[in-house]
Amino acid sequence: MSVVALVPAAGRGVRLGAGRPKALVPVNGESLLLRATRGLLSSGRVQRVVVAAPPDQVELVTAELAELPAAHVVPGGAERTDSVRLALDAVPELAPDARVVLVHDAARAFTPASVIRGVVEAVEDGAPAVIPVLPVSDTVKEVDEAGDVVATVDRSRLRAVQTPQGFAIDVLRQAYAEAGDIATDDAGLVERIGGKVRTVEGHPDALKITTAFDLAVAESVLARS
Ligand SMILES: Nc1ccn([C@@H]2O[C@H](COP(=O)(O)OP(=O)(O)OP(=O)(O)O)[C@@H](O)[C@H]2O)c(=O)n1
Ligand SMILES: C[C@](O)(CO)[C@H](O)COP(=O)(O)O
Repeated sequence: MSVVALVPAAGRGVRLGAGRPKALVPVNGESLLLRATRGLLSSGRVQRVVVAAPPDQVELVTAELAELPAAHVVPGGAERTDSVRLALDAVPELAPDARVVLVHDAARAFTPASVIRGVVEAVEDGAPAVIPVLPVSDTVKEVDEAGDVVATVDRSRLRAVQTPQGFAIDVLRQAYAEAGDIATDDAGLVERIGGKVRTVEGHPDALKITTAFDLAVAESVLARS
């Protein structure tokens, strides 16, 4: 089955505060976006990548990915879901034979190939939507507006969610058409239309680089490999 990956990379990286879009921040001389895109293609399971770039930096992002001819760049939007929607809209033209679609944060640049393959295989196995997850290791509390604890949540059934998230392409299209922009991840939109979402094992290296601390962790991931 032909697989296309959408890479939302149009965020500003405010929490990282690097003075440029987070996707273009280098780790050991290579940007998060180049690493994330190359990782998808070198998994051997992804044939095309559609990257959503900050609308005013499409040329710069295109140049950044020049070594990867299977990657195409489109302007992203104001929110992550807008960027994913714009990339998904470009699929009929850029990857017309795609039957499986992955959505993968540029910010999760060190995701192992095993996670990417596991997600694709689960979709090929018939799951309409697939997410990589990790168990939650902290105790989790629910609090009220004042910050006082309301309850201790049973963490044995909680999972932290990563990307890439994988979908039968018609399912993601239907979710984006019907669910509105009310979820913080793409599988959340599938849940909103009553779709089933399967989990597969994630990996600590697939962390989302959000803050300067995360960037330091990513550098140590790279030093280890
Ligand atoms: N309008 C947006 C916002 C986010 N993203 C992308 O969605 C992924 C996850 O978003 P996040 O980590 O929150 O990135 P930023 O929005 O850049 O971070 P911040 O909120 O700190 O500005 C990133 O690859 C980011 O580039 C996007 O494509 N379009
Ligand atoms: C999609 C995601 O990476 C799954 O954990 C996450 O929800 C993105 O969240 P953000 O608010 O864009 O940082």
